[in-house]
Amino acid sequence: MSRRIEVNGLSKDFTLHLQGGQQMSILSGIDMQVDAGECVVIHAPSGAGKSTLLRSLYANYRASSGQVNIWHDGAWVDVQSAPARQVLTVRHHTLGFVTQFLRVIPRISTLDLVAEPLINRGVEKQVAHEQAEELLSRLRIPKRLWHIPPATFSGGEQQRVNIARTMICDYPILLLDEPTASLDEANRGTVIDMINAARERGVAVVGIFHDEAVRQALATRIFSIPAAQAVSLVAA
Ligand SMILES: Nc1ncnc2c1ncn2[C@@H]1O[C@H](COP(=O)(O)OP(=O)(O)OP(=O)(O)O)[C@@H](O)[C@H]1O
Repeated sequence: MSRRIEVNGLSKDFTLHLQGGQQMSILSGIDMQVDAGECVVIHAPSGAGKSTLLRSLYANYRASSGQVNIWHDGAWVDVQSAPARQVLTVRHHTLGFVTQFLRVIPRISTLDLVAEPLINRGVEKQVAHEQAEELLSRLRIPKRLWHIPPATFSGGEQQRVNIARTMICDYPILLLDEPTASLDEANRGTVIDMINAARERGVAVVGIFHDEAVRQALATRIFSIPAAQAVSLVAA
């Protein structure tokens, strides 16, 4: 199998500025490898650092030490030390990230928002819109909502728009932070099918899923944040 993610010795401390600069150690010395066609589920108690780890894979968080190597365009890129421009290129082509919350852009319709990542890749507007419509239908977003911005949508509707916006690009790596948290059973089933289909095509998936049934349906492997990682305060 081809390796897609290689994490070496990743540590993350947060500085608590309101506590006199005290340091809180969340992750320490994490090693993790993910291959194409795997769905690795990060599983640990609440507050143990699951989202912190996922955000570090996307370089949203700057690690205190360690590497996050992403297989991008035929070579390894350590997104923790790469220049910001290169990180953006890696995200644009290689890393899809679904968070629980949609970043709404004022006045942009749902259809345009979902089609946008494809259009940015040079796909013709009409083709991108057709694919966006297909995904929105599959995710049961009613047609009457397609031409208005999703700012006023329900939590579950926004979450599905967010999923469509990521799934429209065939990213080789998907990072998923609770993508099914606000969904009803039918939509949860659709999203599970989409993620499994992506994995079977060879996408490397890393996700956080609190729901045991969702974990069972998706995980090819569980990654536990080691017990020794229990959150600890370190002297400033
Ligand atoms: N930007 C930040 N600044 C300071 N502390 C942070 C920051 N982000 C996360 N933390 C702290 O790091 C710890 C781990 O948070 P994280 O969100 O990664 O946990 P989690 O395992 O995903 O939790 P949950 O399952 O409840 O979502 C928490 O104690 C949190 O308060």
